[in-house]
Amino acid sequence: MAYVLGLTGGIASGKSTVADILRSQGAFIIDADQVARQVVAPETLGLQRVISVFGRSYLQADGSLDRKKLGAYVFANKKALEQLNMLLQSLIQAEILQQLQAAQERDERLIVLEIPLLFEYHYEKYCDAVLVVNVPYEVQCERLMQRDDISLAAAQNKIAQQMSAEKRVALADKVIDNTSSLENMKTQVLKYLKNII
Ligand SMILES: CC(C)(COP(=O)(O)OP(=O)(O)OC[C@H]1O[C@@H](n2cnc3c(N)ncnc32)[C@H](O)[C@@H]1O)[C@@H](O)C(=O)NCCC(=O)NCCS
Ligand SMILES: Nc1ncnc2c1ncn2[C@@H]1O[C@H](COP(=O)(O)OP(=O)(O)OP(=O)(O)O)[C@@H](O)[C@H]1O
Repeated sequence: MAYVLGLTGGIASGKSTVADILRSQGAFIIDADQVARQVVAPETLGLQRVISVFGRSYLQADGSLDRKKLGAYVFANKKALEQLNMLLQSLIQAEILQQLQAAQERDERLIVLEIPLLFEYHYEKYCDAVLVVNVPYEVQCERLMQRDDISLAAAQNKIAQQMSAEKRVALADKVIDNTSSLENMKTQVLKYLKNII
């Protein structure tokens, strides 16, 4: 039977980087950010829903969603983000659960659910354990500003839209501290993996 490992953490904490390590060890990754893109691809119900609420100005010339523009709006506007969540979370969840079932039927040994909002939407109930990637607030701001080329204020806004790190860490089965080098983080991940499979 597959082991289902939840993987979460604040924005730019290093979830995808940890997922890459797990993938290199044979894990099958279900990536919620990727699913969130899939459900608003051109000609989907998700895109129709988003445009009917937020308007056609969030479409690019080729008919795809202008994610940068929508992100700038919703991450600075709590009500709008809640509205977007209401439109998309059920579609995202249905696709994640379908991918999970398919992976279980394929008899994957280790399935990773990489989900930023894992605890907010209670995906822990599908997991045997949940790994939380954590970094101090200053490091998180710094990495987010660098990766997305955004201002400190924009980075702080995005972080403020998510569950606090303290709360997330309290809910974790295991915390990976990603403050220092990638090498150090990898050592923690591999050690943990040895214990679970
Ligand atoms: C607002 C959108 C269009 C911005 O797109 P963009 O390509 O710039 O960012 P991307 O999707 O890659 O997300 C980057 C990170 O932002 C954070 N984030 C994304 N959505 C949310 C959200 N609803 N609440 C809190 N944080 C979020 C996550 O840490 C995520 O890893 C997009 O994030 C979106 O559609 N979000 C709603 C869907 C969702 O909840 N996605 C998260 C997967 S559960
Ligand atoms: N130990 C580390 N040292 C330095 N940089 C790191 C380290 N781990 C990750 N990074 C960098 O930090 C940034 C954020 O990492 P990553 O994209 O994996 O985070 P994430 O949690 O998946 O983000 P998101 O929530 O937006 O999906 C990336 O630019 C990544 O290369």
